[in-house]
Amino acid sequence: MLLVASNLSNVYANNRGLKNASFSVRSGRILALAGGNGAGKSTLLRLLTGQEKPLSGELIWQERQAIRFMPDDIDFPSMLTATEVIQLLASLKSVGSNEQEKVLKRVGLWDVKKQKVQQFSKGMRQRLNLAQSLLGNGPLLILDEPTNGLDPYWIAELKKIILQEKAKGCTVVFSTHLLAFAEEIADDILVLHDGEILMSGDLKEILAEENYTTLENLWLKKLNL
Ligand SMILES: Nc1ncnc2c1ncn2[C@@H]1O[C@H](COP(=O)(O)OP(=O)(O)OP(=O)(O)O)[C@@H](O)[C@H]1O
Repeated sequence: MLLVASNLSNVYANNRGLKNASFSVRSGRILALAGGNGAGKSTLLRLLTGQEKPLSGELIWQERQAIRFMPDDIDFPSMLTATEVIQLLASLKSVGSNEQEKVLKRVGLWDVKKQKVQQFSKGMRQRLNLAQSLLGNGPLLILDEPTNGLDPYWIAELKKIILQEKAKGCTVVFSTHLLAFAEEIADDILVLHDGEILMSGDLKEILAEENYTTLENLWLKKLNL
């Protein structure tokens, strides 16, 4: 077990956010944080990454680990090239030039590395965001909506990258609206709705217990849709 959250809440003035969430993150596994708009996914990720402190409840880390993080959006300085962005962020993480080249290749931006970010499409900026999160050796990789803006080819590549990180022994936590994507690669799921946990645990076990073959159908049933 990497961490255990107990009755974790972060409720904003509008009474929205995350309410009484108890769950665990298991080491070396892929956890998909799923749910619709406003379900509380980013709020939960801000608590995990320490960007916000919980209003109540506890987050107990069994082993404190360095986190690599892909936020849902980064406003990269538009006058910098992809290489310059990666160099800048790599220097903060003391990552050498070999690895900088490797991450740019992994996300398919090596050939356009000298282009300024302002000339990048949304998908290219998202891949640069993914590249910066892959720098370094932090054993916990957290990705907020990593499929946003990616075409089907890059969604398939993202899947491979997440599985490669797991194969290296990393724990991966990612948020998504795409239940089919979550289902394809996640070992564990945490499904949120209106700030509360709808389902959590081992994905295969949950589907078997509920006698459902797809997460989407189970989600629709739980919401009475
Ligand atoms: N800083 C804030 N101030 C007030 N309300 C907030 C704040 N951050 C989030 N919320 C509210 O908390 C709820 C959960 O938001 P959150 O961004 O965590 O959801 P999400 O599941 O990531 O949604 P989406 O898929 O749309 O990105 C929403 O109703 C949102 O309006």
